[in-house]
Amino acid sequence: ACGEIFSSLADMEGLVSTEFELMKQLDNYIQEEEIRLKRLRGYLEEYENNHHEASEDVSKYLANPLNAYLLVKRLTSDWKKVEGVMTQNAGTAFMINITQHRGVLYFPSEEDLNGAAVALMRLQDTYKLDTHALANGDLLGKKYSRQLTAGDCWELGRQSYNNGDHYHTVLWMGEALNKWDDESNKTVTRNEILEYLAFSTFKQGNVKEALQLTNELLKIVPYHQRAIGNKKHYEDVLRQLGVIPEHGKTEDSDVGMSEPFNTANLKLKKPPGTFGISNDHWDKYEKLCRGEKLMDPKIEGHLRCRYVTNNEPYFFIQPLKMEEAFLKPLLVIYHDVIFDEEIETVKKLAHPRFKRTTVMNSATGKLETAKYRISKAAFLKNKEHHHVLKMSRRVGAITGLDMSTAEDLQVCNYGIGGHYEPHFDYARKNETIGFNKDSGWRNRIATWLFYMSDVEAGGATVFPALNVALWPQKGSAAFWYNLFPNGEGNELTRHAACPVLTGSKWVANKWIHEKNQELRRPCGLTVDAET
Ligand SMILES: O=C(O)CCC(=O)C(=O)O
Ligand SMILES: [Fe+2]
Repeated sequence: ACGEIFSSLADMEGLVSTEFELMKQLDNYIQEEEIRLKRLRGYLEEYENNHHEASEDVSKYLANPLNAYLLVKRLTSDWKKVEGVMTQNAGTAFMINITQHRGVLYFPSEEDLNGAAVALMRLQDTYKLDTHALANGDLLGKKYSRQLTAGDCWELGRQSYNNGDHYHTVLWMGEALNKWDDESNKTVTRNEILEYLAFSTFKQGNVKEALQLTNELLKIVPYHQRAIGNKKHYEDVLRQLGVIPEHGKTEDSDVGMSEPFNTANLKLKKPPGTFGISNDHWDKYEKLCRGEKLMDPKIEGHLRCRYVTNNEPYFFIQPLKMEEAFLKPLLVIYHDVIFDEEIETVKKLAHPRFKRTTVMNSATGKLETAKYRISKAAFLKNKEHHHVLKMSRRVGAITGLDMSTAEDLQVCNYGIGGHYEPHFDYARKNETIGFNKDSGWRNRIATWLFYMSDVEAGGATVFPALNVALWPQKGSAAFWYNLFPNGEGNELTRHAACPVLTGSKWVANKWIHEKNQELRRPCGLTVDAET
């Protein structure tokens, strides 16, 4: 599966409707409240008039029995009416309205918020986006969005903190702190920022700076119990490290920050990539995602583009445009092999079927929960639409492989930050589930991957062991063999979908199995046939 279903661009569009509905309800509520307040103001004015008259000459006023009566009335039954209007809680009614909409509208959960924050951190790491630039809406030199406020940065820091990610907590709380000074409309307090920042700075191994930040915090909240405790602890650590003397304090201990907080002055450790992948592999994965060229020019020099027909009459009229991306294992791109109309149909068919689920991570063989992957998948059978059937037949015609053991078309949509970590498409030796083992189809011999959208930035398919990055182009498709001709899995085919930085990415997979291919793995394509 191309990732788990967490939330996606399509869901995000639903959120815009949700926001519109909330705005409408809030507007109605404000209007109603304005009417209510106007009524209250009317009462007040009446009270003022009467009171004015009474206070001019109290005894003269009360000498009139009508006045005496009216005063009592104003403070009893009249006031009751006022109280009634004052405590009339129109808000409750609107909250009920909104609650009723919850069944119909998509409301993101706390977990969604966390997922969105994690996706942003992932983009930051993969594409080496500078925190300050990102907070100013600058994505790789292009100005994309509005700026983040100190409160926004604080929230990102808080999400990171809750995930135990002190690295990103420091980056985002640091940004929050620097933004805070210049903001007139503050939505977070300085001490709230300092509290997280100090602790995570300590957790990242910067004890002295953590102490300075804690001292800053204690300047604002002198009796902050946790800060007092932390300060003691940081001083103990610094004494053990010999930074401050054994007994007593140095001027260091009570000093706050001497200059604006700058994360560049700290030593920070980025959290490791993912399990099962060496640091070197992860590093290459990220480099390829960023578009760095890693391929040896000698290998690249052997790659060709050509027109192919596969001896299929269909392609005599319009030969296929094939581009080699790697030779051993064979990895090719075909251009213009899916038409816009087909793409629209497939997207439409897939749309209502996207749902949240768990899938197996083929790199680990484990079932994973839907957390942290902003992508979604749906399966389409050949018989569902003539376009789906035609696409499958076309893959058969182009690859020369038997499509009766090909899986249903898997359609994937990646939203911002959507990705698929490095994995193999074939079942590895100890894997027992997920590959139609019982059907006798055996392993996934080859992968066909239709690209159904361009991606504005990010979203490449990368093969770290081959130094190859494929950039999605609407209408093209990638094809590769996962297995050696003897059926053994080729580890060099490990690949990943890089996070989408801007835009949205649509792909559709066709996985082809070993069964029935015995005489078919076509010679024209098996550069490694002799191996
Ligand atoms: O979306 C991509 O670029 C790759 C998808 C993939 O590897 C998969 O679905 O197995
Ligand atoms: Fe894959």
